[in-house]
Amino acid sequence: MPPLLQAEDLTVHYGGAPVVAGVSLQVEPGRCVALAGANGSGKSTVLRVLAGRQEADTGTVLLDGEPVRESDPRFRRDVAVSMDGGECFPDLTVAEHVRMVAAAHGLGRRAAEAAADVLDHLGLAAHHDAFPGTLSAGQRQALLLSAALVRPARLLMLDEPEQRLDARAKERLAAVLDAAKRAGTGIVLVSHERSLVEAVADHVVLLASGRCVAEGEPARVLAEEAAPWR
Ligand SMILES: Nc1ncnc2c1ncn2[C@@H]1O[C@H](COP(=O)(O)OP(=O)(O)OP(=O)(O)O)[C@@H](O)[C@H]1O
Repeated sequence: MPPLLQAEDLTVHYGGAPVVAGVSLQVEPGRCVALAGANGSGKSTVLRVLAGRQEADTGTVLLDGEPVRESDPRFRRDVAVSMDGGECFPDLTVAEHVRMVAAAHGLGRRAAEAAADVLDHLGLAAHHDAFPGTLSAGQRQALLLSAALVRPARLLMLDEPEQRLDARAKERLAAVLDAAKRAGTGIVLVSHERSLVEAVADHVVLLASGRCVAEGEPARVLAEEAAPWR
């Protein structure tokens, strides 16, 4: 069986020196791979390539052994992505927005319950009927995450999901991601939050200037010189 996600030897240039150079990783069901590294080390670029949103100059990305295309219905069914720039419908309530995403991904009659569940888990229990324009930045981030997490997915790709979340919301997020893993979902996590990486990641890929400088078990890799939290 091929891995759920396999990326080999990814390289990306924006003109001059590569911003991603020779990065490889693989994700198995129920496992979380975290991409760590300082600002500008290439984490988001790798994630965009993995998500099919950006072409690499060299290298391959395979989902179940087949090339990834974001427009491919199989990719949209199996992969939930949360990156910067997510939008909410301004005239739908928080619950309506998440319910609609759940329904669009085939949850049918279970959409309302699933939406309520994920919103409660991410700390939005008191905001089901609010409109996105009235939410704080952290609550809005929790809403965007809820929309990514409500739908069934075999693979989650999350770029700094902890952004703007307070300490309790970060703990709730770690619990939700842990539950997703236990249900068999693979996760690629880009994060600047050491506690989140330690709580959820099984394997860390540490980038510096676009290159993998260390990888493996989180405690060991996070002690490396290039680790942002060292
Ligand atoms: N569209 C672009 N055009 C030119 N250079 C870019 C572009 N996008 C990213 N870069 C450069 O690529 C490098 C890697 O950026 P990337 O956003 O992948 O880093 P990152 O590790 O996710 O950083 P951060 O932790 O700050 O989010 C940076 O030097 C950045 O300036």
